[in-house]
Amino acid sequence: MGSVLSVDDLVFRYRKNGDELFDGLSHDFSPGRMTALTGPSGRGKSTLLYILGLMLTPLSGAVTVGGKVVSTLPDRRRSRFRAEHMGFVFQDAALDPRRQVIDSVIEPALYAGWDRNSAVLRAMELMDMMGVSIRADHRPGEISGGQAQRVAVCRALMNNPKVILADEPTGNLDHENAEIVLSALATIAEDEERTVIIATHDSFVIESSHEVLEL
Ligand SMILES: Nc1ncnc2c1ncn2[C@@H]1O[C@H](COP(=O)(O)OP(=O)(O)OP(=O)(O)O)[C@@H](O)[C@H]1O
Repeated sequence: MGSVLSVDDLVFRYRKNGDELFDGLSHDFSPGRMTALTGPSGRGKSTLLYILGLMLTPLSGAVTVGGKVVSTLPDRRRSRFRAEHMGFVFQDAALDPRRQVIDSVIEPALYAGWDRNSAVLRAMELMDMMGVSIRADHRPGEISGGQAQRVAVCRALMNNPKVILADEPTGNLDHENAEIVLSALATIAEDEERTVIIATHDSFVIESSHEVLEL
């Protein structure tokens, strides 16, 4: 991958006779840029993230990568594509409460076949960058919400995804933690040519992004 992620003439609805969303939206999301998805509640910001993340299939139109349609790939290939190329951050860090946070961070790499030592090295590098490495052996109940969200970002970045999709990642964060999370995402977009897409109502995210798509 390494190419532009696009939606082309997109229409979606959750159920037959339900309201249609997006009205034929077309948009290109380029590597190297962080894009804020904004707009009134219910317009479909989260839904668009799930469509881009190949977890929901458009009613019509397509998701393409480098001009190739990926939204109609068979289930298994879609799942593999997602695991190899995409990272997700949600509003709630949703870390496993029973395990040390480092174990949650390395999990996606272990699934992808890394050995544990390489995965731990990579995880510690990311956790250093996010200022949470000294919390690596704590459990989620022993760290703050802001630290948990920073850990969740590390987990999303573990497999070097080309595309990072974040749903209100700063929704539960104070300004200081929001700044840490956003500046890490913006730096990854710029320095590593990743595509970062954030669904948000937060004006700070909107100001920090390279581009804003209003739904
Ligand atoms: N699983 C679902 N089944 C049916 N309808 C849904 C489902 N999820 C969302 N919707 C509806 O689809 C529309 C878009 O929802 P979505 O959550 O994508 O909007 P949003 O712009 O992210 O909203 P918010 O800013 O409130 O998070 C809304 O009308 C919502 O009620």
